[in-house]
Formats: sequence, structure tokens, C-alpha cells
Amino acid sequence: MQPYIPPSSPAFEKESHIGLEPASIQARIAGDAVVRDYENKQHQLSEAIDATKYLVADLKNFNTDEWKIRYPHFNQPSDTARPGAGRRALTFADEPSSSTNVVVSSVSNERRQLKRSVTLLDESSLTEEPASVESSESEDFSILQLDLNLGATRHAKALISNLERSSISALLDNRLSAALDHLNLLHARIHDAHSRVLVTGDLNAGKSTFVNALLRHSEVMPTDQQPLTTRFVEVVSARENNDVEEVHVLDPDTKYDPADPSTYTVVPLEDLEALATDMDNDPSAPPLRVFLRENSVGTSNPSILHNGVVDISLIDAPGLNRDSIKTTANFARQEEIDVVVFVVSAANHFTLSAKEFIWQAGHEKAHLFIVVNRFDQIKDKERCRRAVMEQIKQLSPETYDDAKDLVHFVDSAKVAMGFGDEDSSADDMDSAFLYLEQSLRSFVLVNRAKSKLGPAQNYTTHLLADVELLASANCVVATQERDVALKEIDRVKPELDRMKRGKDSLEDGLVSEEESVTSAAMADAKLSLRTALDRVGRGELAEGVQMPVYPGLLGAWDYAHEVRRALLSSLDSAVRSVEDSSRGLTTDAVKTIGGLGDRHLPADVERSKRVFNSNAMFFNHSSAKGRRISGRQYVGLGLAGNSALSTVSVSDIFDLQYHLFLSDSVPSESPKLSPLKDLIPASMSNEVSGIGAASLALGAFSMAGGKTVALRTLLEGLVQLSELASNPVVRKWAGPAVGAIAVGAIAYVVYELPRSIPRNVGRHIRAELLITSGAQEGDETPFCEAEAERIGREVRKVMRLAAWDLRERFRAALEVRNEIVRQSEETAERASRALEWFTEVEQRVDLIRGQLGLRL
Ligand SMILES: Nc1nc2c(ncn2[C@@H]2O[C@H](COP(=O)(O)OP(=O)(O)OP(=O)(O)O)[C@@H](O)[C@H]2O)c(=O)[nH]1
Repeated sequence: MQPYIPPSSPAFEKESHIGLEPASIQARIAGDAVVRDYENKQHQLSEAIDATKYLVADLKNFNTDEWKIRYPHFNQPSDTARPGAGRRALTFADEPSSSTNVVVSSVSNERRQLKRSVTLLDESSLTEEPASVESSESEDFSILQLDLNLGATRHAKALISNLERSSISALLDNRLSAALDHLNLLHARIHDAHSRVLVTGDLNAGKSTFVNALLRHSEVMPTDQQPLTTRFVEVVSARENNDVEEVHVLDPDTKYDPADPSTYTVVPLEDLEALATDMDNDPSAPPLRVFLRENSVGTSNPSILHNGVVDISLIDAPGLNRDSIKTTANFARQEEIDVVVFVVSAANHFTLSAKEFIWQAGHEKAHLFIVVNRFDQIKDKERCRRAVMEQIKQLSPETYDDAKDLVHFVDSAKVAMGFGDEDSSADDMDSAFLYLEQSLRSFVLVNRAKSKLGPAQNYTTHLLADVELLASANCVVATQERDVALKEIDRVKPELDRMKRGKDSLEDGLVSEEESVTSAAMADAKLSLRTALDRVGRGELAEGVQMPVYPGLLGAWDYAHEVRRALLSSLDSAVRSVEDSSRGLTTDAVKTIGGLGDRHLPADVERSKRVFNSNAMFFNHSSAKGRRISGRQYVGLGLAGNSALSTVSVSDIFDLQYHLFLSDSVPSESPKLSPLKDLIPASMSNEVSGIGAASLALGAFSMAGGKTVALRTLLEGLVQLSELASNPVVRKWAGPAVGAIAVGAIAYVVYELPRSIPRNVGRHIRAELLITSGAQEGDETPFCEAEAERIGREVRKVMRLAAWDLRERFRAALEVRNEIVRQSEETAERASRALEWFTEVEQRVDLIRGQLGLRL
């Protein structure tokens, strides 16, 4: 762009020898003011576009990195009872089913800039009518609208509704990118120093002559008495082509780029006439581009092509007729055309074609620049002027209102021809034409503001309104999300804190319950079994177990066997009752754990549906092979069925060793768990007949004494007896006496067998199952210990399972609440940030809108 030269500068002075006519000076001053105004507006708009670009880029980044921007739809509220202006049901494209009642407020300011906001409907203040909405269009996006090019908008809306939030956000991202690109284009456009002026009018009205006059040339554009121009010809300064005069014939199929020779064909300037007047030309073909050096004459008042601020190009159009009206009207509608100069012959006024064109073009360009040409040929100039003005008033009232600057009665031929003379210069130009030129220059600049700044202003305003609507709707949704998240935190956090506080106490409770019930069960088992074992040791049976009937001496062996079985069954029964009592203890403890669960688990957490079946305790699952547990299972030890324990030995019938060593204070039982057979000396075990009889006799003897005596004492007695035997009297009575004693003893032993066998067997069983761990008997017993351990293990197993179940539920519930709180805190923070950010966006929009509020 050419730098603006202030009116006081020498350069400006040099370029402004326009004469002293007041009208020209006035027009020039007005022109300068227009230039200054334009530059101010351009600067302001440029800043607003830049700010909008930053805003859109920020929005784009926010959408990608921080918060997937929601795309709102506004529908009529479902409760039509109180529709109220502005009340709408806000839904989001990715969540069409849930709607929120909001108030959409759209207010236009004096610059017709739409300010839109969405606020949550306060149901309590329904009596107040919400702010009015101008039209349903104000709730729709104009630039950021997501249509998928799938036809009618409502179909596109339906389709969008089915898209995911991320897809919507991606679509929005594309729209924002496109908006950014467009802003860049607009930015470039408002800094574009070019303006295009289309010169059109009736056939033979003098358009080419007028263009020549503006160009300070007599014959650039071919002129004739008959219709001549058949193609659009755009004349630009040769400065844009390295000062080379030539014609570019543009290729209709490619976009023209002066820097790319493949987009046009170069022909010499001399061929312009032939090209512009060729009857075969297609009027819709792109214009010829003519690069023209400015005429050296009148440099003090240069042609309109270059005026120090903007470069203007003039486009000479073919004369209007039925065929060319449409083409020319379309041409005039182009955004790049800043001004349409309509040339009308003073003699013909406006023809039908002219009227039709003005009518069509008037929609796009309200103001036309009208040149009433050949005014020199009119005798009654005043009448002509009145008639023409009357027509203009009808055709283009806006132009009529500004007629002083926009309607000019001139003689272009005289001006154009003037440049053919050697001596003539621009300084000699007709003052009316000079005034026309200045007016046209100002008009171009004014319209440039409209054509170049207008679209940028318009687009940016709409974009800002869309951004504002988007931000406002997202504020609503962010507020809602934040509130929901905070409410959720309020609901869950206290529960979570309570659980955290109770975690240790629950753990302590579980551990102590497990420990206490296990040790109680074990202690109970130990005590009960010890008692039972002692009873068995005395040869006594448990309740409910029958003592076998003694079958007589010959059946003593079998009797011992039966007794052994009965005693072992008694022990089995004791084990069963210990198991039963541990079942009871465990059931209570499981209930206590249930109570702990009730105390520590939140109300909505599902309690364990597991029903504790105490019958399943002590059940050998591996041997059950998936069988259902029906009724109470007694596994116990199965002592009665234990072949090792149920084997009878001789000592069960008569325990010689027990009697022999009874006098020793050392207990006869092995310090270790001994097999029963170890209790009998190996030398004696198999000699039941001879020594067995002697043993029996000795045993009987010892018992006959009413007290147990040691073998040594007995032997000492025998020694004394042998001494007595040396006495002949004693010797005489010894044989029969000993025999009688032996027989008596044997008879006694046989008589006592039904009672002694259970004692012997019981003692042996007890001895076998009993150990002494140290100095004193009965400290610990492997049987009781082992059983207590087994019972303890089983109880512990159940307790651990119950505790594990509760721990898991507690852990899961804690985790769920932790996660809810974590996510809710995250959501609340993100929503708060978004809310803050979107509020800031609304403020930024307001600020930029202020900059944009230009009256162009
Ligand atoms: N006396 C007089 N003659 C003029 C004036 N303007 C144009 N003419 C003459 O009118 C004739 C036609 O002028 P052109 O400039 O060719 O008209 P045009 O509108 O360009 O014609 P087409 O492009 O063919 O429609 C020429 O012979 C010009 O000399 C004028 O202001 N006064």
C-alpha cells in the first residue's frame, strides 16, 4: 500500500495542482478526509481482526487441550405453558436427550451488533419476562455452524446429534481453523491497496471515451460511432508490471496470477483494439488486463490509476443490451468491484436496459456513480438535467440523495480529445470533469471502506457473536458440571473421610476378632481334649459309648480289642464335641464381623450374601470332590478307625512293665510319643505262655498286697525267702504255699480282667497320645496340641475368609469413593477453569466488539 501523504507535505503539494476552483478544492479536501478516515478505520479493523484471530486460536487450543467445547442447540421449551420470550431448552449435540432451561438473550446495539448470552433459567423469577430475542436466527450460528453439507440444516442437525463429543469438538476445530484462514484473508484484503472501478452503460454512451479521459489518453480504449467494445477490459498502471505496457489475455480456466505467465498470454498494446472489439468475444470471459504507462502530460494531476493512496483499475465494459445485462450485473456484483460508474448519454437518458441493470446492480451497490455524458450536445441543459435527475430519483434514491457528488454532467470527448493535442495538459481540463474526478476518487475510497472493510467487519462481527454464543452456552454447561461435581464431592467426601478414619479400627477389629476367637477355640479344644484323654486314661468311656461285654477269659484278646475301639471312639466323640463348640464360637465371630461391616461400610455398599455354614467346617473338601455339604460333617481324627491305634498288644491284657516299674517315680511312659508296642520289652512281647504266666502271677501278687510294689522289693523278698528256705521247716512248707499263692493270684487276675483291660488299654492309649514336654507331665500334649492347632487353623481359615470378604468390600468401596472424589475434584477444577476461561472469552468478545463498532 502506498503511504498516506498528509496534505501539508511537499509531495502532496506537488501532486495537487488542481486549479483554484472552489469545487475542486472542496472535493480534494473531502478526499483527504476520506483517506484519513479510511486509514483510521483500516487500522482499527486490522487490530480487531488480529484480536479475533488470537481469540479464535485460543479457543481452538482450549478445545483441543483443555475442554471439548460443547455445541449447543436451542429448542422451544417442552413446557409450553409459560414459553416466555428467550426461554429455550438448551441441548448439546453430543447429548441431545438431556436439556436445560435457559434464557437466550440477544440484543442489538446501535451498530446492529448482536450481543448474545445464555443464562440458566431461574425458575423462581419466572414472573419476570426474560430479555427479548430478536429472532430464532439469533440463536443459530452463522459462521461456526456445523453443517455437514448433507442437505437441509435440520437433517444435518439430526446427524450431528448422533455424534460423539470428541467428533463434535473435531468438527468445531475444523470450523475454527476455517475461520482463522478466512480472518487471514480478510486481514490481507483490508490492506489491499487496489480498487476496481467498473465503467458500464448503454451502447455507445461514451464509456470508452470516458475511460480515456480518466486515463489522460485520447485513444487507449477504441471508440467509434457504432457499438464497439465486446469484452471487459481492465486498465491498470504499468507500474504494476515493471512499467511495461502490454496486454494480458487471461486464461478463463485458471486463476490469474501476474507472477505466473502460464495463467495469461501477453500481447502488445497495439493489439488491444482488435482484441477488445472482436465480435466473437465471449462476454463472460475474464477481462483483458491492460498495463498502461501514465501519460507524461499533467503529472501534477495524475490519472486516477495512481493517486498516492490506492491503485485504482478501470474496467471498460461492453455496452448494455439484452444479452450483456446479466453478465455485466454479475460482474458488478463481484466483491472486488468497489465502484460502478454508470455512463448514460445525455441525449438518450436511461434506456430500458440501463434501468434493468441499475435495478439489478442496485441490490449490491446501493450508490452508483453516474456520468451523464455528451452533455455538450444538449441545448436545453437545465431541462435535460431535471429529466435525468428525476429518473435517477426513481432508479436509485440513494444515489439521488448524494447527487452532488455522485451525478456528473460532462463532455468526456472534449477532455479525451484534449490529450491528443501536443500543447494540452491536465491543468487545462474542464473544471466539471476535474470535479468529477475528485468526486470519483473520494467515492472509490469511501466505497473501498465499504467493500474492503465492510466484509471484514461483517464477518468478524458474526464470528464474534458465534464465539460469544458458544462461550455463553459452555459457561452454562461448565457451571452445571462444576455444581454437579461439587455436590458429588459434598456427598461422597464425608463418607470417604469417615471410611479412612475407620480403616484402622476395622483392621484392628478384624485382627482382634480373629485372634480372640481362634485362641478361645484352641483353649477350649485343649482343655476338653485333655479332660477326655485323662478319662480315657482311666479306662472310662465318654457318654453314649458302650463298653463291650466281657466274653470270658478265652475272649480276653477280642475284648481288649473292642475296649480299645470303644475308648478311641470316646476320644473321637470328644473331638467332635470340640469341633461343635468351635463351630459355635466361629458362627458368633462371623456375626461379629458382619456387625463390623455394618459399622464401617457405607449404607449403599452391598453386604456379603455369603451365609456362613458352620457345617462346612472341618470338611475335607478335597475328598468331597464337589459334593454338596449336607448336614454336619464330622471328620475328627477317626481314631477308632486308625489301625495303628486299634492294634491290641499283650500289655493291654496284663501290663507287667507298668506294675514292675510302678514304684519308680519316673513315669513309665516314653518321653516321646511311643507306639504302643514299645511299651512292652521286646524279650517279653512274644512269650505269652511261660514268662507270661509268671508275669501274671507276679502281677497278681503285687496287686494282692493291696498296694503296688517294685520288682526289686519283690526280689529282696525272694532273697529273704531263699534264706528262709535254708530253714528245713520253711523248706517243708514253701512249695505248697507258693503254689497256693500263685493259683490265688492267677484266679484273681483272671477275675479282674474285665476291669483291668479297659484301664490298661486306656492308659496305653493315653500314653501313646500324651507327651511330656519337660519336667512335668501334662505340660503339653501333642494330641491336644495338634487338635487345638487343627481346630485353630480351621477357625482362623473361616475368620480370614470372612475378614477378607469384608476387607475387600471395604477396600472396593473406599476405592470407588476415592475415585469419585478424585474425578469430581478434577471435573470441578476443570469446569471452574473452563467457566473462568469462557467468561474471559465473553469479556474479550465485548472488547473486540467495541473496536469493531465502526460506521463504514
Ligand atoms: N460530443 C461528444 N461526443 C462523445 C462524447 N463521448 C463520446 N462521444 C463520441 O461518441 C462515440 C462513441 O463513444 P464510445 O466511447 O466509443 O462509446 P462506448 O460507450 O464506449 O461504445 P461501446 O463501448 O461500443 O458501447 C465516439 O465517437 C465518441 O467520440 C461526448 O461527451 N461528447
